[in-house]
Amino acid sequence: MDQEIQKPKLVINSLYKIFGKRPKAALSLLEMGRSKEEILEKTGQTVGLQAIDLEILEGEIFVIMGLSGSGKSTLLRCLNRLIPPTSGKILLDGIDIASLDEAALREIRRKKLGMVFQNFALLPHRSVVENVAFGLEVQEIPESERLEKARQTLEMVGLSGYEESMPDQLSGGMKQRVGLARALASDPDILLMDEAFSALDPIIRAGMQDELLDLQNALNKTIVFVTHDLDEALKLGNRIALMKDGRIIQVGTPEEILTAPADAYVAQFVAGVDMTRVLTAEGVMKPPEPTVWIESGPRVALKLMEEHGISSIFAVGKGKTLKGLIVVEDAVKAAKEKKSLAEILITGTPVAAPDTPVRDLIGTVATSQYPVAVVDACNRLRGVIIRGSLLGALAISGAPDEEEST
Ligand SMILES: Nc1ncnc2c1ncn2[C@@H]1O[C@H](COP(=O)(O)OP(=O)(O)OP(=O)(O)O)[C@@H](O)[C@H]1O
Repeated sequence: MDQEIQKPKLVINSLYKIFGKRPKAALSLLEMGRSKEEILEKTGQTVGLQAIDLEILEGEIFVIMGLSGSGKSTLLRCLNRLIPPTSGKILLDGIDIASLDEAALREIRRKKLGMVFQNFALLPHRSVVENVAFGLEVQEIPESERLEKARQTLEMVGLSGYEESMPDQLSGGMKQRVGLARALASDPDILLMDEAFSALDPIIRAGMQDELLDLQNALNKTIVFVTHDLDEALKLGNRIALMKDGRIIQVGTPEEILTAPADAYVAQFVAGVDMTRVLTAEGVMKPPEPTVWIESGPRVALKLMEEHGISSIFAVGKGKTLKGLIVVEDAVKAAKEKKSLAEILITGTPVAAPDTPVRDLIGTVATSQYPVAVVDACNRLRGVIIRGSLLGALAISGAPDEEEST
């Protein structure tokens, strides 16, 4: 993800959900440090969520992941109060959803929140376009306007031409596109997606994931996506929260979760992931130090290389823009022959964007005699990848500590 500063869209403070009629009894046992199982046994109450503190940022895809029963759906459904929390705050743009009256809640649900369900939840006796327009109908938007909006949204999800079809004439993937279109039709700020692709065949599912990423590039919504599937979480999430027993064990980018698991549970959860698919150039690069200013002389370059024990150095211009590479032999010659750095600059050495997956870099790094420069869209040098650091990063992330994993 780009390093731009994003503001929180949803802030969750100290959120608890106890299922059952005696939540207080359960809460006080929780405070005493009792486990979910003990509390169920003693009080008959089920701990759905405990002590959830989270910030979900504007424009991110935030994935909630965990095994069955870990509390993912409960957390998601608390966000639009399909499940009323027992205590705590859920601030959407500063407004506490947990304490809204019914009318205000309805208003926020209509305008700011869209939800996509695993089982599609389409109205069987309405056509595709009517299903998509349904949310707008509830908002009392005139018929012609809502049908027009529904058609546009259907086009966005690739379903033009199916407006008049009935849900049972569609495949699973198409049904879920309708579900997505219905959620998007009212242009909500936040999309809540509960195992939205889990009922689909693997190939259709992968296609829907790609489309969601494309749509997100265009729409820039805040998306909260629940899944029990690690691959899906790693593919979709800008950040991921891993849940267990109603708690959040770790929140981080896919790379953070993979390379710095918070505990043995997370390490075990992510063991076996193909790191080259998930790690990016940015995650394995070294800081671009030292570099040499393009207008300085070969002796400066030589001194820097000697001090750092390196045999080549990137030359940069204003704003750290990449100019090219200087190698030690050329610099030695240039110093003797009084040549400038510009005259011995090697250009066209391999470069990579920060978000390039490591999988796409391994070949280049293995075969190039030069380091790979990681540059941003403005050609600024952000980092350097050499064979050793790449292999090192893969080795570390692939093999969590003995102690941690026991
Ligand atoms: N309506 C309910 N009444 C009682 N307990 C519930 C209720 N809904 C959920 N729970 C319990 O709360 C805990 C969290 O459930 P939740 O459905 O949020 O988990 P999940 O991670 O979404 O699992 P799954 O992937 O199986 O849906 C579980 O122990 C579950 O049994």
